[in-house]
Amino acid sequence: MDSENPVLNNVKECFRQQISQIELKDAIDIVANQPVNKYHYLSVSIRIPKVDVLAVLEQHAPQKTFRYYWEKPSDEFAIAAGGQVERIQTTGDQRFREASTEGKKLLEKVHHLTKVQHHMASVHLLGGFSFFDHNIGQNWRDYGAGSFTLPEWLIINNGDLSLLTVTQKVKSGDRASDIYEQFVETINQLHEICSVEGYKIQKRPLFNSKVDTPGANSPAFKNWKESVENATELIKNEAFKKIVLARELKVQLQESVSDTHILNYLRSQYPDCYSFLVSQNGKSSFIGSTPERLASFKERHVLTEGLAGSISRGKTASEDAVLEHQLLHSHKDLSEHAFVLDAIGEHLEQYSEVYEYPEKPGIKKLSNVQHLYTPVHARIKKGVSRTEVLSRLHPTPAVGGYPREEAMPYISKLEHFDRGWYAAPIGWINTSGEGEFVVAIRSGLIKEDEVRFFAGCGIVEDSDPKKEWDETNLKFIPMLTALEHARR
Ligand SMILES: C=C(O[C@@H]1C=C(C(=O)O)C=C[C@H]1O)C(=O)O
Repeated sequence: MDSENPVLNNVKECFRQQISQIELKDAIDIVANQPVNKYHYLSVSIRIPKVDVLAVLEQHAPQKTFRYYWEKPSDEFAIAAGGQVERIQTTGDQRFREASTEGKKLLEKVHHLTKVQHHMASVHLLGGFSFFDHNIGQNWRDYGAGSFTLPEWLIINNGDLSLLTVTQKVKSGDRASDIYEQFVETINQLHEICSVEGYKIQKRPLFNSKVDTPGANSPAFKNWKESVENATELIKNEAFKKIVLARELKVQLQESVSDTHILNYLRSQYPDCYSFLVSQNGKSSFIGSTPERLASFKERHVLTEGLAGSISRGKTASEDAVLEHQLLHSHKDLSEHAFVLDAIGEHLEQYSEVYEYPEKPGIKKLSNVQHLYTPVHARIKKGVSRTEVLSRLHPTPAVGGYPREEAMPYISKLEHFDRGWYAAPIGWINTSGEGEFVVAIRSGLIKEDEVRFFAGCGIVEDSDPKKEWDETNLKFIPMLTALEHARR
């Protein structure tokens, strides 16, 4: 059998065909007999038959461990992963740099074995950062301020290709036969959760569950109005030019809800968005479906974007076109958007050999809302790391403020909740020099029978508290509808 073009029947066979017992044992020997500080982990990538990674994650039994999901249906790209082999955690104002250093050190200790010649057949670290440099609030304690996990297993769908990577820790002195058996056991478990014939179908709870967004007579609106008025006052007094203020909407449930059920709805309704899940240890899951890319990396090419300025979608084609026209000519929205592009330029251009973006913003349409949108392409200079780019870009004034240093301290003063990982960079990097990070908006934190959703909007000098309130309510809709759908 040609191992580069195997017949893909099932995971067990794929493993047998692509990695021989001798090769695996040799690789184990290499890792187990390395001097201290050399390899500590053995990772194997194989091609497998096409699977739905969200279904695999749903079938993944040990829920009390790391779980990760990432999918952008319009790109035909998806990742699911589970189990924790190793985790890097950083905090403080050097957290990006430390994550980079620690991440590199960790990846250098992985010995990778594969016959698949594809850039995604590589070792991946999955995780992200919190919005602020420190993240110690009770709800977000498990997430930390910077956290990247080397998972036990990871499945990637890239177009028609499905790849499985399994990684294991190897200590010097470990017996090759024991390590080998562990690999076989993991492959057997993955074989089970990738075999549709044996799938257990968990019903969605029957529950009348409509949750309305709070109206303008709620106590929450009073607080919001005060915060927005304080912010516009500060802007008039030239403390800063723009600030993004957000709200938390807490929903108490009568029963627990499945994160994968919510995500199944989100990915089908928002195929141009990135649907994601990060669960550090099964106690809670951070999920969402975000339209906003912070940065995607391919060698030295970086794609980022300005996404700020919002209006609702029309119910008819004509109404939609009129709203689009209004947004494209709204002085307030264009200025909110310009702050984002200015800031991206200030932080990225000096590190780039090529830096380009269209002169005027276009429109990104989602099913409930449309935004001003400008894609930015840069080729970064040699030696500038991916995490350095992220640390410069985050937070853009689409979720932070402008100028950043002036506006940032006011966010926690004016908001009434803990942002945690909301509006923060989450994503993945791999050993092929690729990676992608999104801004974790249109998101929520699920904890047993309690859900917190987050939504924010840019405040400039002439912002009206009621209009901004309505805009945040509009941004809650995707998550609220998905929750409703998951419990019907
Ligand atoms: C902050 C959010 O969205 C951001 C703010 C926008 C705006 O103010 O117009 C638009 C898109 C996002 O960059 C959110 O959805 O929570």
